[in-house]
Amino acid sequence: MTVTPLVAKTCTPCRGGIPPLMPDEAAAFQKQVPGWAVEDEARRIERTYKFKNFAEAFTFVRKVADLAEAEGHHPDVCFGWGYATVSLQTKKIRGLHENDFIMAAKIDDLAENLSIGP
Ligand SMILES: C[C@H](O)[C@H](O)[C@H]1CNC2=NC(N)=NC(=O)C2=N1
Repeated sequence: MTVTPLVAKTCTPCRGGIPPLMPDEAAAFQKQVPGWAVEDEARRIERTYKFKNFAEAFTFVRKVADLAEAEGHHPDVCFGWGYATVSLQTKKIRGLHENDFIMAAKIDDLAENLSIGP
């Protein structure tokens, strides 16, 4: 069986009325994005990225925003001088969905391929 890496997938439209991932399912997805931490009893994932200064953090945040618009799945982002903290949850189900892990993988890819960093 071939497994498609998360980074190669596309977010599916978010809908309510489905159960969020169970903690063990979230833990299995998390292994594919080891830089991310599962928080709030598996209702959210979070990662902090470091940058050289405020401008580079903001450049990253803008690229994350473009990616979110393209995928139709939107993280909460908090940023300041030298850092950006990205938090993902599927709001409609107040918990985690595969979409959150797809976005996490794509954001990691974006961060790795930026010619900026700490
Ligand atoms: C119509 C559209 O798919 C929804 O409103 C999307 C937009 N982006 C979203 N992003 C996140 N993180 N959770 C959602 O439930 C969500 N819903």
